[in-house]
Amino acid sequence: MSPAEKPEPDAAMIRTKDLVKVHHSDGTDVHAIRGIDLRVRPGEFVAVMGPSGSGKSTVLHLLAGLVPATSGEIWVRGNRLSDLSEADRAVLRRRHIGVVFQFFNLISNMSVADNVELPALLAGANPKQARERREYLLEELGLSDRADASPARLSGGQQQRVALARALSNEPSLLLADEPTGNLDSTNTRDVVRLLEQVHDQGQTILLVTHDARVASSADRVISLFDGMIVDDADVRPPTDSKNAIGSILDL
Ligand SMILES: Nc1ncnc2c1ncn2[C@@H]1O[C@H](COP(=O)(O)OP(=O)(O)OP(=O)(O)O)[C@@H](O)[C@H]1O
Repeated sequence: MSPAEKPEPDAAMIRTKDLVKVHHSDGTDVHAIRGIDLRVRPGEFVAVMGPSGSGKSTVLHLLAGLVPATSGEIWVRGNRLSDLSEADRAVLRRRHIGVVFQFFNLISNMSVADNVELPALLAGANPKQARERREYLLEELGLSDRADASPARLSGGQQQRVALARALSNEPSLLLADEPTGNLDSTNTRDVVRLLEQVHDQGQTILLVTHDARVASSADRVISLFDGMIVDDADVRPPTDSKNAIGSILDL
């Protein structure tokens, strides 16, 4: 059994200890993350907010194991990322984590449908399961009629929703999403929030970066970053049901 599959049912989904990230750029050190201690329970929906440059995207990249920490530790599903080889971190992502980046990184010579099915197939789903999952996700995001299109033919907002569908394709226990509604109008934002609430109801853990207070209001908890540090960590009252949270968006 690879370390990425080590079962630790009681572990936090995410834990960090004194996490520090210094970017080196043009001979200058940028202290992007300056000592973050974080614990996210399985099934929590956490929104990360903060001004531009406060370190939100850097945290997401660190948690996904895509960049190494300068110091401190990160555990995801009980696996200490610094103990895993690059290949094992890739296995962890492929099986258990969905990631949505600010730049969507869709594969341009594959159709929307194939882009969305690929992670499910790589995670071991059979073609029928992958197709059904893709059909469900594209339907929920209002993109069923674009399944055969090339990603290059889609608008930025459509590409963003395809990237979310792809991230959810392998039914990850952890979704890490960077501004998943950044390019969307209020109707499409509502569709995305509704889908996030569905996956949250199914028990998936979500950590998303957002500038949008309406999106954050769907979360269980809002963490505010400033200058690479957590300056606020607040439980928000969970919505009594999904309709109320969606309603608060529709009312705007
Ligand atoms: N690869 C990099 N090389 C050098 N500096 C970087 C790199 N990535 C981020 N930074 C710097 O680290 C700091 C935090 O950046 P980060 O992108 O994490 O912030 P953010 O809160 O996500 O910002 P935004 O809301 O604008 O996306 C910023 O000062 C940024 O310029």
